[in-house]
Amino acid sequence: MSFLTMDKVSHHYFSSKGYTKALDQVSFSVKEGEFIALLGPSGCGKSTILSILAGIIQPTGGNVLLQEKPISHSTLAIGYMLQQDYLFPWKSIMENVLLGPKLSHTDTEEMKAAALDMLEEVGLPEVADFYPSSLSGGMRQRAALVRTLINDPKILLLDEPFSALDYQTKLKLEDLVSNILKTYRKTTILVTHDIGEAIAMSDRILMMNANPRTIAKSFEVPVELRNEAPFQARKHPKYQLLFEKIWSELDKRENASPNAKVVPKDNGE
Ligand SMILES: Nc1ncnc2c1ncn2[C@@H]1O[C@H](COP(=O)(O)OP(=O)(O)OP(=O)(O)O)[C@@H](O)[C@H]1O
Repeated sequence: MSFLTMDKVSHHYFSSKGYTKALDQVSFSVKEGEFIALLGPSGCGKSTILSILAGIIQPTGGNVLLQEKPISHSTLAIGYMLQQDYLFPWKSIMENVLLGPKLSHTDTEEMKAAALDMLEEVGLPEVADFYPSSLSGGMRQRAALVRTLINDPKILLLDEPFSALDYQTKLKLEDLVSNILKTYRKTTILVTHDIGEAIAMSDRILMMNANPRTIAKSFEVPVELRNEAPFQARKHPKYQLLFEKIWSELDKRENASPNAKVVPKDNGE
């Protein structure tokens, strides 16, 4: 059974000048525990999909279903990680991590012990009392991951979470995050511009079109790659084959995708 479904989801952004068609009848399903990567030309609507799944914006058309029922953001825990870590600079790492539990009045001693364990798991055993400014970018992003996972989200949304990091840190974090997500079996949707990252981390890749702004193709990642950690997967011959296939599809779309236009109010559409 499908866990999460987008069924003909469309979205228009409205402004005083008119509207922008950001998504056009996007449909796809995700299985529980599956890791999906969303690739596509700039401006094709990837982040809009995550904002809809996170409940930040309501789609102007179509439905989002969780286990075949309309999704309820008031009862569903969704984790959202972005390029920036958004740690509060005036709070210690532990206070940042325990923010969610504090808001839900579950910041117990057990929760604190679980947070310490998780910090250790991501290689940050001694930073609980540090402030974010004393941590490197990669360490901060690992702390942000713990802050997200401590709330036990049913769905994890990752919007280019490694793109601001240097290449070596990014590769190390891909391995770490992939390992942790396999342990916790989180249903995950990753938005990325990095084809290699998409192949090395996910089970399936959805490629979007910019015109119309919808899902154009789906690529299964071979099981041999999925069984490896991302760094090792990148060395597999099947990685290169899939990379080239996706590259040529993406290249066609990049070349054929003008930016979304604002449709003036009196257009009559
Ligand atoms: N708040 C907004 N108001 C008006 N238009 C918007 C808004 N947010 C996004 N758009 C437009 O909607 C379209 C889809 O944007 P979105 O950010 O979802 O694309 P994306 O694929 O994530 O882009 P990128 O890869 O460059 O991050 C774009 O044309 C963008 O300009």
